[in-house]
Formats: sequence, C-alpha cells, structure tokens
Amino acid sequence: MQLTPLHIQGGRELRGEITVQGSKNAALPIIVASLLSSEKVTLHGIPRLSDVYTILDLVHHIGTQHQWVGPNSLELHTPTIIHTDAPYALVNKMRASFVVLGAILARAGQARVSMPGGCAWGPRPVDQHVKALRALGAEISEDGGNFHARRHGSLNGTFVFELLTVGGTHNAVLAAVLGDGVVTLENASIDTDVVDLIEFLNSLGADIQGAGTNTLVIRGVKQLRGGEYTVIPDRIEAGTFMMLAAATRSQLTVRNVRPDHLRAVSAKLQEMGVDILEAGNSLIVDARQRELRPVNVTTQSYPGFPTDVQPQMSALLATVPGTSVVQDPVYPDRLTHVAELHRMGANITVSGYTQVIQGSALHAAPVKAADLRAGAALFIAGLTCTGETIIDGVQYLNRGYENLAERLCGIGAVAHQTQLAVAMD
Ligand SMILES: CC(=O)N[C@H]1[C@@H](OP(=O)(O)OP(=O)(O)OC[C@H]2O[C@@H](n3ccc(=O)[nH]c3=O)[C@H](O)[C@@H]2O)O[C@H](CO)[C@@H](O)[C@@H]1O
Ligand SMILES: C=C(OP(=O)(O)O)C(=O)O
Repeated sequence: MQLTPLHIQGGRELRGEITVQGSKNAALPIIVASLLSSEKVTLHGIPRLSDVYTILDLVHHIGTQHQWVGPNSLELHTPTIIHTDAPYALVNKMRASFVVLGAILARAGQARVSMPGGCAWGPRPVDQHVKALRALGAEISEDGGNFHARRHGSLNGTFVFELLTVGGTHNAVLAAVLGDGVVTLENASIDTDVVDLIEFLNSLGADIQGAGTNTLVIRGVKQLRGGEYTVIPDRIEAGTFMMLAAATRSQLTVRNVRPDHLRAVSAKLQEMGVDILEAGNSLIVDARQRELRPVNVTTQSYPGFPTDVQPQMSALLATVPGTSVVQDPVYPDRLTHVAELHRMGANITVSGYTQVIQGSALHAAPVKAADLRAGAALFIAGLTCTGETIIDGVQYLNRGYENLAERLCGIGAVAHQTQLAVAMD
C-alpha cells in the first residue's frame, strides 16, 4: 500500500462520541494462540490494522486459513502446521510476531523464528522469552538472527521472570498450554493483554490459573477445542482519545472502554483538572474551558501509567502552561516524538529517560512519525493548533489506529489522508 501523509487542520474544539476498537496488543497474541487448536476459532473485536494483516500473513505461512466473517470478526482454522518457521520478512515488521515461537513449539515440537521487529526506538531484548522457555525444558540455539527451539516431551517446571514482560509472559504461556507438564511462572505480567490471552485459551479448554496475578500455573492439556471469543477494548487507543480530548480542551465520549483498565490514565488527567465521568462502558472526558495544571508522570507496567500513552501525554503536556516532568523507565529511549514536537514549537528538554516540558501553545508544521505512538502524539499536537499539520510516516499510525482520519472527522476534526492503493484482504 502506498500512503500519503495525514493532513490535519487543528485549532477546533472536538465533540461527540468516538468508539474504541478491540485491543491490538490482545488481538495479535490471540490470533497466534489460535495455532494451538486444530478446530475453528472465531474472534470478534479484531481491529483492521496493518499489524493484524501482518500477523495473518505469518499464521497463514504456518498453516492457518482465515476469513473475515464480519467487519471485525475473523474465523481462523489451523488443521495442521505446514511450516514451523517464521521467516525474517514476516517477523521483522512487528514485535508481537515473536510469540509464534511459543505457539509453534507447543503445537509442533520445534520452531525457527527470526528476531522480532516492531516500533524501534531503541533496544527491545527478548532474553526473558528465551530464558523462560529454556528453564522449562526447551532447547534453544541462536544463529544468523534466528532462534531454533525444540522440546523433547512437555514443558515443565518453574520460571521466575527477572522483570515484568508482557510478550515474555505471552510466549511462555503459549509454549506451556499443550502436553502433560505443569509450568509455574512467577513475576509474570498482569497486563490486561496477558489476562485476555489466558481467558481466550481457557475458553478453548486450556488449564491456566492465576490470570491477573503474578503467579501463573499452567497444567498442560492434550488438545484445545475450537470456540468463539471477543477481544477486550484497546486501552491504549482509549488513552490516546482521552489525551486528545484534554489537549484540544474538548469534551469527548469515549465508547467501548473498560474504565477499570484506564485508572492510571484517568487519575493523571483528573490531577490535571480534566473531568472524567464513567458511564457504563464509556468515559466522558471534559476539558472545556479548563485551565489545565502541569503534572509529573512516570510510566510503569500495568496497572501503572502505560508507556504506550507516554508520547501522547507528552504532547498534551506540551500545551499546558507550567513545568511537567515525564519519565519513561519502561522504554527509556521512547523519545522519537520529541524532535518532531520541537518543530511545532514544543519546549521539551531531554535527559536520559526524563522529559522536562514547559507548556505553551503549539504551531502547525510538517512532521514525521517514526513509530506508532509518536505518530499519535503528533496528530494530538496537530489538532491543538490552527493551520495545517502534515504528518508523514502514516504507515506507523496504520499499525494501531483503524480508519483514523475518518474517525477523527466524526468528532469534528478536519483530517484527511488519501490512500493511493489499498490492497488488504
Ligand atoms: C505487541 C505488544 O504487545 N507490544 C507491547 C508490549 O511490548 P513487549 O511485550 O515487547 O514489552 P515487554 O513488556 O516485554 O517489555 C517491558 C520491559 O521489559 C524489557 N524486556 C522485555 C523482554 C525481555 O526479554 N527482556 C527485557 O529486558 C523491555 O526492554 C522493557 O523495558 O508491552 C510493552 C510494555 O507495556 C508495550 O509498550 C508494547 O506496546
Ligand atoms: C509499541 C507498540 O507496539 P509494538 O510492541 O508491536 O512495537 C505499541 O502498540 O505501542
């Protein structure tokens, strides 16, 4: 697909309702998890994103047939594993693809998977994925940028993660589901996307205890059946739209959210003076005529403030008079938005993983997204200022936000993007 930049005319108050899609970062491992069953699996709430098309290409290579059976519903069927490898060309585009290592190993006993790609703001190691699988009995070797994994019998034993890792927990869970071993994972991630993967697997007959706690016990089962499952709403997309409402000093109703997944984001916005009203599965975010206050934000693993909303929060704080401090120890190099926000007049100084932000009005400028959430920061910034902001690097935005320009227009923004050729099925 050839993409043109996203054009934004900002400086308008936004209003109305915007509906959040299903979680990208839950959908991707769940699509991979469907490899563990030889029966049909139907998934609802699957966002139509380039990352989803990429993972579908990857599981297709491994042996999955898929068809869309609704706008966001997908039927997947993997009667047999055809290829046990995940080649570089299919894995390098995105981080989540690395969890095929655990899934192929579980179903086929061996796997060869290239090192992952994804948003590349700095090093993103996979040592914990590999250590976990080794500790549970898999043999893993590495050469030429590929990991070769093999198991003799079922995975068994206990592994204590050295740090909280979402993808590492996904990989170890997937690897341990089939067989007759018992695996205990300690210091496992309690991220919503981990809980959703486990709930999906259990709905197909897996036996995983402890979802949402730091200790997971996985008793292997002989096989998984087919089933139907709805993916949780995307808390990162919801957080992005909440930042957008605050930055444009607007009122937006953000629909299809799990308010309990957004406590840290809501609390920070409330500390700034934004009103947030919970109404069932919607959040009404009201920043109209508010003098917002600067705040300090530090990212943490869930349930802390998400690193995936850090660039958007930084864009918002760049518009709030006073001094704010944003720290991202989860991903210390996640700063590609800073130089682009400077083009729009933002006053941000960086030292290590700390941004010191002196807020003021921004101005429109041509900018370029170098990764997904940096792109989100830029469209938020662009919508705060009069004049036209042209955002290049739209392929990153398409990794995480479905029909972005159209949905922004639905809440009163002026945004357009011409897709020169669309080839996605
Ligand atoms: C596809 C997907 O779901 N991506 C999300 C996932 O990425 P991902 O699963 O890659 O992130 P992790 O939770 O694994 O990373 C958390 C921290 O652990 C470190 N680490 C991780 C694994 C490892 O083997 N060794 C290691 O040192 C990382 O460098 C990082 O500092 O969670 C991140 C943290 O919420 C999000 O920003 C990503 O959007
Ligand atoms: C960084 C992200 O994705 P990935 O881990 O796939 O790069 C994200 O969703 O913000």
